[in-house]
Amino acid sequence: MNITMIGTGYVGLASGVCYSEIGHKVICADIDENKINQLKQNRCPIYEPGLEELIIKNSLNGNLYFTTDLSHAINSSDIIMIAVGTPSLSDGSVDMSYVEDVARIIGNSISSYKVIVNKSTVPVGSAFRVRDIIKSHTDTNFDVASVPEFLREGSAVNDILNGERIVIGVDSIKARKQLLELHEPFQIHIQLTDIHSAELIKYAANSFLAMKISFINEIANLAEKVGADVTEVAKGIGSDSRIGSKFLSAGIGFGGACFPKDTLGLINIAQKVGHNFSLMEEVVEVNRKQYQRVIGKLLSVYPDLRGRVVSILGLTFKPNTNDLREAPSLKIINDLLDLTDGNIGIKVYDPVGMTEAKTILPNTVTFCNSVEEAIIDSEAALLVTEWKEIVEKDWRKTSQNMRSRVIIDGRNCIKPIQDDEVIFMSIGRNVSGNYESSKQTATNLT
Ligand SMILES: NC(=O)c1ccc[n+]([C@@H]2O[C@H](COP(=O)([O-])OP(=O)(O)OC[C@H]3O[C@@H](n4cnc5c(N)ncnc54)[C@H](O)[C@@H]3O)[C@@H](O)[C@H]2O)c1
Ligand SMILES: O=c1ccn([C@@H]2O[C@H](COP(=O)(O)OP(=O)(O)O[C@H]3O[C@H](CO)[C@@H](O)[C@H](O)[C@H]3O)[C@@H](O)[C@H]2O)c(=O)[nH]1
Repeated sequence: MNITMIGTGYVGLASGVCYSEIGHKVICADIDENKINQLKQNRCPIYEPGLEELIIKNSLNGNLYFTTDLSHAINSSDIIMIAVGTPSLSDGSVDMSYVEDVARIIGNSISSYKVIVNKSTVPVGSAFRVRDIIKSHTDTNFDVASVPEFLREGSAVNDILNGERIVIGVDSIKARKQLLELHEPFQIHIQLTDIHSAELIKYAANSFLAMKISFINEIANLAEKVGADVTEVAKGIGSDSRIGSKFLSAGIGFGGACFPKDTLGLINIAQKVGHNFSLMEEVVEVNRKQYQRVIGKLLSVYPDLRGRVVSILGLTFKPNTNDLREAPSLKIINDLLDLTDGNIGIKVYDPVGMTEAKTILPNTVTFCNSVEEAIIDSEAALLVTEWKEIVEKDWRKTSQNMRSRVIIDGRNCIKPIQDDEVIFMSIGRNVSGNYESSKQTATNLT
């Protein structure tokens, strides 16, 4: 079948490429010329394992094209997918302006029947909003549908090709037939549903996972006070299949392009219909504070951080991506600068996110080329993103090059170091040097 994907970001590109991989002819269209030019040269503009190989393969076999000519792209396919951004506005509501722009372009361009699919994460009712906009610009017949995307950054290709379900929200027989034919080659369970339910499934899925993370983070915070180990608790509850072991890693909270905005989005969707979703408000509030745990631990060692040198290891919101949207690292760095009026040395390193980080972080931060370069002369190392390269270091040995061997593991990603010469802290693990007991050790260093 022929598909046009409008928006060639993390979702549009990965899903467009995967549709081509299962044999469809895909045109990926974007207004960003730079991105399209890179793609035309078979270069992947984002860091996403396995994606560039599939771009090369499917461009060469003629299944995948890239263009900035939206109108031509729209008229070349039977199915048009919208995969543009839907960021949060300052009140937590969803910025629908990019989706609405695309709907207007579609309305002004189509000259034959099309199925218009929202792949972007959009509030309930958005497919009908898109339908109304298109209708106001054309007499051509079309249908709208919702096929939300569940990929995770860093494992997008595998998530799409081997996903656990495909949700198709559709209300016309003609569109349903086409969308079933389109997705059948994936050989993944398809849930056919109505459009409103499909739209809500996406927010409910992300919000439920975010709720699991905030829950385990609160258990971690409690574990520190009662002397328990959150990783043991997570194991104990996670082996109950009704709870499940995934998304129970305590740490500094969730970031990224989705959970922060989609949890706010769900609260906003509820507010608009007069429903008070206080459970989700608490999930967001727990997450808002969670990154501050590492700063609290650092302050327990150095009550005055002015003049200190701290290294931040890992900047992206999770490993295996170059994405820094809503990354906890950025909040930690901002808070450290605020707390000290900028009078602190911050050395940063990330295996993949440095180029992006340089465009965001102030130039008073020292950008390093390796973990070793970042920690040399540091008085504390904060492990913020659990990149393999960071996790696999022998930290007892590596920390010997630090000025003071203070390691705060914000992701519980390394084995606790039990060594009199190292202050090691993590999140909710009952190891010597945790938040409470470190207060005693702290006096030796100040
Ligand atoms: N990033 C993820 O992991 C993920 C996963 C599932 C769902 N989603 C949802 O998918 C949507 C897209 O997210 P993303 O992370 O891919 O965003 P993104 O910012 O990476 O990409 C959006 C792309 O749309 C393009 N664009 C904007 N206006 C356009 C227009 N008028 N015409 C053509 N292209 C236009 C931009 O240039 C950009 O390349 C969002 O609703 C998001 O919530 C994201
Ligand atoms: O046990 C866990 C699991 C995750 N995280 C954090 O949660 C955030 C999100 O992680 P993850 O879900 O792996 O990444 P995303 O790429 O943001 O994917 C989520 O958001 C996408 C966009 O909507 C959805 O498509 C995916 O299904 C959903 O998992 C990251 O900051 C992680 O560090 C934790 O703190 N603890």
